[in-house]
Amino acid sequence: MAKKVRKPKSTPVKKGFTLKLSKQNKIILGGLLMILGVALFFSFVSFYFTWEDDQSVLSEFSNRNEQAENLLNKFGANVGHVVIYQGFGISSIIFTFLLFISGLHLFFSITKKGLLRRWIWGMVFIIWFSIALGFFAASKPLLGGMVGFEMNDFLQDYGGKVGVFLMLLFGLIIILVRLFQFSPDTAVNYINKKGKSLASELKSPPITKNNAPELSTNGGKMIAKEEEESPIVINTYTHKKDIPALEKEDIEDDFQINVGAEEDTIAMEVEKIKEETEEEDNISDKLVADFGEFDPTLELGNYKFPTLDLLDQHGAAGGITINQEELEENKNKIVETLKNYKIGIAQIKATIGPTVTLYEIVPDAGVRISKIKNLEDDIALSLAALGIRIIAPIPGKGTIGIEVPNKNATIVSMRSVIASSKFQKAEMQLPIAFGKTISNETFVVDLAKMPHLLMAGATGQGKSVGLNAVLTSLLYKKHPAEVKFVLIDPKKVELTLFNKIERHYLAKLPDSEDAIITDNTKVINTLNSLCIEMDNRYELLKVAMVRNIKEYNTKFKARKLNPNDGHMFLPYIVLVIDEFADLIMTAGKEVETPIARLAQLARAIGIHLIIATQRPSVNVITGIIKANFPARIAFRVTSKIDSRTILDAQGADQLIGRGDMLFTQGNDVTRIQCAFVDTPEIAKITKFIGSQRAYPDAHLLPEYVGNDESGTSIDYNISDRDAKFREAAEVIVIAQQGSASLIQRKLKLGYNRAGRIIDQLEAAGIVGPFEGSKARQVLVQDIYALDQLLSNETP
Ligand SMILES: Nc1ncnc2c1ncn2[C@@H]1O[C@H](COP(=O)(O)OP(=O)(O)OP(=O)(O)O)[C@@H](O)[C@H]1O
Repeated sequence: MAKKVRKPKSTPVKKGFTLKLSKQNKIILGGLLMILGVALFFSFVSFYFTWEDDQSVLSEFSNRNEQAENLLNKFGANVGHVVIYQGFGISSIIFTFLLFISGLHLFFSITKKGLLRRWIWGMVFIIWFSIALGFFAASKPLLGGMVGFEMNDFLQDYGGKVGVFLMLLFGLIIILVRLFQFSPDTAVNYINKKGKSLASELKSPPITKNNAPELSTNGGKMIAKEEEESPIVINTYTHKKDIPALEKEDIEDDFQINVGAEEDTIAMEVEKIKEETEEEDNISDKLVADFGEFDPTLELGNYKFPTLDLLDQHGAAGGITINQEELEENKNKIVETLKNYKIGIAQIKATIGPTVTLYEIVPDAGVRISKIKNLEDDIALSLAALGIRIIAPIPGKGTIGIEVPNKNATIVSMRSVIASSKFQKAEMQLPIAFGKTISNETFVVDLAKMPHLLMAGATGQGKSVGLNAVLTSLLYKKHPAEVKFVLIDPKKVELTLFNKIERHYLAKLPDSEDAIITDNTKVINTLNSLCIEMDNRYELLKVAMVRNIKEYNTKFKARKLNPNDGHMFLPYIVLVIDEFADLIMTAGKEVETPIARLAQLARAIGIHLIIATQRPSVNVITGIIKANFPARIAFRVTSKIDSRTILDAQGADQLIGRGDMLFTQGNDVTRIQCAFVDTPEIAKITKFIGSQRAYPDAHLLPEYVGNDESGTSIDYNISDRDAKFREAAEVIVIAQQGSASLIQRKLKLGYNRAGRIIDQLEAAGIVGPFEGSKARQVLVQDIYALDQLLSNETP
C-alpha cells in the first residue's frame, strides 16, 4: 500500500497529476491518504507494544484463525514488521505524518506548494534518525530498524565508529542549517529568549531538553531517550513555543500551514469565476449553435445589391488614350523649360493617368531641389498649360514630379471602379471607391477609418458627383441593415433621387415626412438628434464593455448581448451635408456645435460625417471643424488661399476641374480623378433598390426637442403618457439621475421608448432639460414629492 501511495507523492512532476484529478477525486484520494496515515500511525505505535507477541503471526497472514495483537491486527503487524523492523525503525512514524499531510492537501485542495519539500526533508529525517538510532542504540534494533543497523554496519566497516559519528554530526548540521535556518546568531538569540522566558514561565522538563541539540552529544543521547516515548511530539512542542522563526519548517507545523494555506482557497475562487465566464460564453455559443450567428440582413433577406449594368461605361471602355506624340511633346517642353533655368535632367519617366500624366524627373547631380521648388511658378508658366502641378520632391522618392494634363482626358466611370477587384475585394467597414490615381489604380479608402471627410471645391468642379460616387460605393457594398444615410441638402435638388431608397437606407427624425433634409431648422434638430444617438450608442458600448461599433456588432452577432437589455445591431450612420457654407451662414453656432461634437466623438460609434462646401473660407471651415476632419478632398478652387484652407497646402488651384481632385488624409496629397456617375445612373440604382421589399419606415433617429420648445412647455398630454411612465419616474427619482439609458436598463425598454419617456418626464417637470452628454437634472427630491406632484396634475 505504502508503495502505491509513494509513487504519486514522490514524483515532483505534480502538474500533470493535479490537472488530471477532478475535485471529487481529490477529496476521495485525500481522505484515503489521511486515513491511511492515521491507520499506519496506530499500527506503528501499537507495533512497539505487540511485536513480540505478533512474531508468530507474521508468516500466517492468510490463516484466518490466527489473530494478531496489533491494533490493526495482521495488517498492522505485517506493515509494522516491514516498515519498522525491516525498514527504518521508529522514525518510520514520520512517514505516517507525511501521508496525513499529503491527504490534507488533496482533501482541502490546498496548493501543493512545499509538499515536495516536506517529503524530501521527511525522508532525510527518517534516514538520518534511522542511522543515528542504529548508531546510538545498536542494542535495540527496533529503534533504528534494519536499515539503520545495516547502514551503520556498512559505514563502520569503512569509517569506523568515529567516522560514522562525525558523519551523523555533519548530517545534523545540514538539517539544522538548511531546514531550521540555524546559525550561531539564532542560537544566541534563542538562548537569551529562553533565559527570559524561564524567568517568567514555569519550567517544564521537555523545555529544558530543548537546548540539547546544540549542547553536546550527550544531549543527543538524551533526545534519543526521550524519543523512545514520543519523539515527534516533543520536537513539535519545542519549536512551536520557543523558536517561532523555525516553525514553518517543522513537520508537525504542516497543520499550522494549513491555516495559511486556506488563503490559497481564494485563488481557487478565482478559478471558479473563470468557469462562470466560460459558462456565459457557452450560453452564447449554444445560442449561436442553435440559431446561428445573428444576421442583421435577415429582415431583408432577399435584398439584391444593385447590378453593375446599372452603371454606364462613359465611353472609356478602351482605357486611357494618349498618343506618343503628345508624350514626346510634353517631355521636350519640360526639358527645354528646365534648361532655361539651368537645370539639367538626368532621367525622366512618364506615368500616364486618366486626366494627367506625371513626368518624374531626376535632376542632374548637384541641382538643389529647393531651386526647382522656388521656380515652381515659372516652370508652370513656361509650360503654359492649365492644371500643371509641380511636386518637388515627390514624398519618399526624391524625384520631382510634374503633372501635365492630357489633351484628351479620360472619364473614369463609376462602373470601372466599382467593378475593380480592389473595390470588390475590399474588406473595409465602409469602402469608398473615389476614382483612379495618376497611375491608373483604383483608389479605395475606408470611410470608417477617415473617420470624417471634408470636400470642397468651386462650383461646377465635381463635388456633387463626388458625393454621389461616395454614396454609390456604399450602396454597392453595404446591405441596408448595415449602413444608414442622413442626407442634408440645402440646395434641395442634388440628393432628391435618394428619396426612393428612404425605407432601405435613409435615417430620419421620427416626426419628419421627408428623409432628405432641406430645411435649415430641421438640420439643427437632426444634428442634435444624432448627438443623442451618439450618446446612446456610447452608453450601449459601455454596457457591452467594448470600445467601438465593430467590436459591439461582432459581440451582438455572436449573441453575447441580450436584445432585452436594449442591445441591438448598430448600423453605421453616414451624415452627408451638401452646401455646408450655406448652413453655417444661416444657422452658425447652432450647427457648428453639434457638428464639432459629432466630429470629435462619433468615430468609435459608427457615425461618420461627409461635409461638402463651395466656399472653403475660414469662417465656414473653422479651426474646430478642420481639426476633426483629417481626411479632405479638394476639387478645383479659385485661389491658393482656398487651397490652403482645405488642404493646408497649395495645389487645388492648379487642378483642371471636372472631377480632378486632391485627397489627403493628413500626410501626403494624392491626385485622383474622381469617378463619374451621372444622374440617370443614380436614378437607375435608386429605382432598383427602391423597388425591392423595404423596412416599414426609414431608420428612426432619437427624438430631439429644440431648446425653444424645451422645459415643461413640451406639450405632452397626460393621457398620451407611456404605460411605464410612473415606473420610470420612480426609477429616475430613486436614482436621482435623469438618463434615458437608466430607464432603458431598469425597465428593459428600447432606446426610442426610453427617450420618449424621458421627454414626458421633462414635460411633467420631473427631470430638467437635455444637457448634452450629461444626465438630466432630477427636479423631484423623493418618491413622496413625486406622488404629490403626480396626484396634483390635472388631466
Ligand atoms: N468625375 C468627373 N468626371 C467627369 N466629369 C465630371 C466629373 N465630375 C464632374 N464632372 C462634370 O462637371 C459637372 C459639374 O459637376 P458637379 O455638379 O458635381 O459640380 P459641383 O461642384 O457639385 O457644382 P455645384 O457646387 O454648383 O453643385 C458635371 O455635370 C460633369 O459634367
